[in-house]
Amino acid sequence: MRASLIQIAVDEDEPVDARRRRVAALVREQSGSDLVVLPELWTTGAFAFERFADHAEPLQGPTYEVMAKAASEAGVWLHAGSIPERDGQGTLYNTSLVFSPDGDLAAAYRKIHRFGFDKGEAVLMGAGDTPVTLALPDTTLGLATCYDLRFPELFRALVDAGAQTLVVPAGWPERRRAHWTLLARARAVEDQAFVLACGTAGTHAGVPQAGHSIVVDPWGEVLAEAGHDEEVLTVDFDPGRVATTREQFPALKDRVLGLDRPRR
Ligand SMILES: NC(=O)CCC(=O)C(=O)O
Repeated sequence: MRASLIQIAVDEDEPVDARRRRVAALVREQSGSDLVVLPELWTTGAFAFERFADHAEPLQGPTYEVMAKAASEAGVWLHAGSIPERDGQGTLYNTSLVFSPDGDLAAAYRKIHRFGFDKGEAVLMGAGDTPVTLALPDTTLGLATCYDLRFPELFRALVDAGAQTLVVPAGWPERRRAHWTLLARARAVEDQAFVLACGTAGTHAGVPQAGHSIVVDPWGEVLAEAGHDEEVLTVDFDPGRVATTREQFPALKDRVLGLDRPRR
């Protein structure tokens, strides 16, 4: 299976429509890949909080339209990263969209863990409440977004729902790049799954982005890692390695469930 992670440079100088067109062209260039992955909130920037409301869109808004077309033109499964979604009640969500090679919406995931503590995304956006998996022909995706990477219980829920390839679009800052790499590898090792984590490049809202999109195998080995700038990171991997790793080192079978609940 071939995956291409497009580590988009996000900065405020580029108009959102121009970036959509530019990213659609990059997606079309990946037509030999099975799966293409984009980062979190690449239309606005994950830290450009003041832009969320202005650029929020309905689920089937301009980004949806452009990305659905790009997926079908490229003939790829497209994880189009996330958009600032505005629902019918006016609530904003950080929502990831996945399109099939026919350009149909195959899955949508509203980010469960919002970043910012008492400001930013955490106060401007609503929280999702549903882990989402998606069966592709060769693997089952588990969806998570950026800050979610810090919450292993979400990933265990995804594994329990059948996830074998964990896809994490992000807008992760350079200042915490060491956490990004460490957590991506930790989630791969503990869940014995592939991790495809796609970040942004550039600087937006004064926050330099880490880049360093990364693909990790179920043994925790880094298969590919991007640099700091915009780039396309392409990797070939064998999804069957999830099953063999889980058979040969069956640590997931030793889980003791219910430890998060008080015991009498
Ligand atoms: N957009 C985000 O979720 C940022 C997360 C982050 O900076 C961190 O977890 O550190």
